[in-house]
Amino acid sequence: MIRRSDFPKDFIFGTATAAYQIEGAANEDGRGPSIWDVFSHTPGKTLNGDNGDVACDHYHRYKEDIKLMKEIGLDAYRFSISWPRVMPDGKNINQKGVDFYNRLVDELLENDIVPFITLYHWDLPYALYEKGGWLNPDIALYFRAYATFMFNELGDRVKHWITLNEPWCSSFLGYFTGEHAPGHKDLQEALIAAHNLLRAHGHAVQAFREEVKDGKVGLTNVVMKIEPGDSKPESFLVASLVDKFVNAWYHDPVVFGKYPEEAVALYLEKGLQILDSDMNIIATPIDFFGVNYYTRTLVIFDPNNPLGFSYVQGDLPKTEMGWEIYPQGLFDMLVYLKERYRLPLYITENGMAGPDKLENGRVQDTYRIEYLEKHFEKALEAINAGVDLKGYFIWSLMDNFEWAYGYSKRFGIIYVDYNTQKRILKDSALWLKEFLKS
Ligand SMILES: OC[C@@H]1[C@@H](O)[C@H](O)[C@@H](O)c2[nH]c(CCc3ccccc3)c[n+]21
Repeated sequence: MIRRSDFPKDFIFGTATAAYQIEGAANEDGRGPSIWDVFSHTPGKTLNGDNGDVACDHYHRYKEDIKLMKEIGLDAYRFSISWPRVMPDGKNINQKGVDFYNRLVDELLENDIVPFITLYHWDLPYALYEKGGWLNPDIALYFRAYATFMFNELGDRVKHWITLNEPWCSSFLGYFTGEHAPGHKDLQEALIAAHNLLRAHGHAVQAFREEVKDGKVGLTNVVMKIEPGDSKPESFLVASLVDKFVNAWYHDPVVFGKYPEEAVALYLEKGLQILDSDMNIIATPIDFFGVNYYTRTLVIFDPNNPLGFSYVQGDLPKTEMGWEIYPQGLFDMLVYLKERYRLPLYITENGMAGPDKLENGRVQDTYRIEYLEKHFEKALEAINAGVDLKGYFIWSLMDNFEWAYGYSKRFGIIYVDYNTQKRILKDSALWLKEFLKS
């Protein structure tokens, strides 16, 4: 049985959330609309028309939530700042919004919990979207100004920062499949957005080096273990190609200053030019990569699909998201990232959506305890294999707004009764509390 003491002394365990998924208070104290406010209020975009207007009401209940983190014994907490809460139009300051994050950080520090801040977790100010959003090259400068302001405001107390959460999701889901805000379905736009997201990241890192001398800054990507879904040689080729488009695309430029050649070919085919000056900014050195790992993805060669491949379902046990439970993929990807990029790593998200039922005041999510144990074991295996893994943030602290799935998917180790906003520690939280003492 794995114990906390098996991990390095300074290894940190935490939980992760994101502003639009938990805060609520969407129209309070001067907060402006984000693309997710507009998207979730657009009929048909989210399950049951669910939106983040109230969510977990964390904006008002943050002290209680921090007390629960303390009770569980967490070392750290990863959260995101709502850009439109601090800059309603993407540019001008809303002091009440800024004050909330000052209070939040101070409360965390008073409870000996280390804050990790994600600057952008998908909630772009709608006013900037109206100026082109991630399709407008100027977005990188707006983001730089926002980042600079937040570094100045909180950088005296917050020393661990993440520029973007999963640029792959923002570009591919937001601009190609349209499943996420702003719901566009255009490959060329997705390519432009991807590039501007990485440019924005690079500008923020440059600003960070000027504003927070003693801090660490990184980029969080979704990391998927891509495997062939059948034994055809073509499927192995396709798996390697998809791996480049999902994983290498958002890691290579940041470390090597160049895209995988398959991606460059696609940019050129779409008549998009990549400037060397852009790549130099994108490759501004970072201190770590954040790894969001959940599952593997199986692909097979499919000549009928314009992209040449299609996804197939694996036969391993799955979570409520339909994602296979595959802890080995975590080990494989941590070793892959270490060998290719030689940077320290944090697992900034790992967790599962479960069929959580509140019965007699209890949620017996034994499946989530097993999930976490197996993934903790693989993280420890990676450390013992030489990976410089520095921490592990469970997704998520509490049940919250799961984007297009609304409130139907529960990822929390704390159950949220949305009718009463009552928080109930699930068995997994009670298990984690004991684990953290072991
Ligand atoms: O879905 C659970 C969480 C979200 O609630 C977080 O906001 C987001 O950072 C996040 N990313 C992923 C993995 C990315 C992914 C997206 C689509 C399909 C498969 C994996 C899972 N999650």
